[in-house]
Amino acid sequence: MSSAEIAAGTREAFRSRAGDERLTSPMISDALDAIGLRAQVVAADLLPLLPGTRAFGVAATVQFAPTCEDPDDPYADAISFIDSLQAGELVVVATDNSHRSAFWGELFSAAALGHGVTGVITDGCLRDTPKIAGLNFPAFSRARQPADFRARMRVTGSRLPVVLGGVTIRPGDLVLADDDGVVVIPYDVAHDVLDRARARARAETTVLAELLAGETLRGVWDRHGIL
Ligand SMILES: O=C([O-])CC(=O)C(=O)O
Ligand SMILES: [Mg+2]
Repeated sequence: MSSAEIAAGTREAFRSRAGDERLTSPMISDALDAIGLRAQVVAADLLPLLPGTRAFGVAATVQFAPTCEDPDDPYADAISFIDSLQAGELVVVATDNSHRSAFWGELFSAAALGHGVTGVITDGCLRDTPKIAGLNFPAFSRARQPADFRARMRVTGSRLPVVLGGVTIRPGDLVLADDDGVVVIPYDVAHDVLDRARARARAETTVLAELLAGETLRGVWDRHGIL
């Protein structure tokens, strides 16, 4: 299957699973652990622009690398990538932890919002951050800085596997980012992981109520096996 077909498949699965707002990155991480995928949490310290931000979508990946060239149409590759974005996708900007420039700002966010994109994560820098926050566009990054990427960094590939914080993210994988961090669900286990995480969310509601009612952790753990 091509990456475009995979991405289309997971976009469809994601749409039919609207209402997953209860799911958090810890629940997804636990569900991945349960099937032996114990290294799906992005190690880079990506923080949301606004605390409480949550983004969940199908990975649309783009890779940047350093350059000194300044072509006539310096934003061509970034523009075609952003114009290709579809509803339900979440942009993954991989930069190899570069601070050389920003890679995403207010206008890219506006274009992404116009396409129904659910957010952006990057191991690099954002700029225009108060304006991105003003648009309520979910954005997670390692850092911020004002310099534009023209003649500093260039797109070297899009909709290809990238590595972010030690995790390989393939087009079509699901990504959930929240205040605790970013977790990546490989597309071929997405149904199973979401089902497990949902079951976990339901069980956690019960466990929480029992603890608040004064039950012991030991009793609750022995009964539900959840912490
Ligand atoms: O050129 C950039 O780095 C992106 C930018 O400012 C924007 O999206 O508004
Ligand atoms: Mg800008």
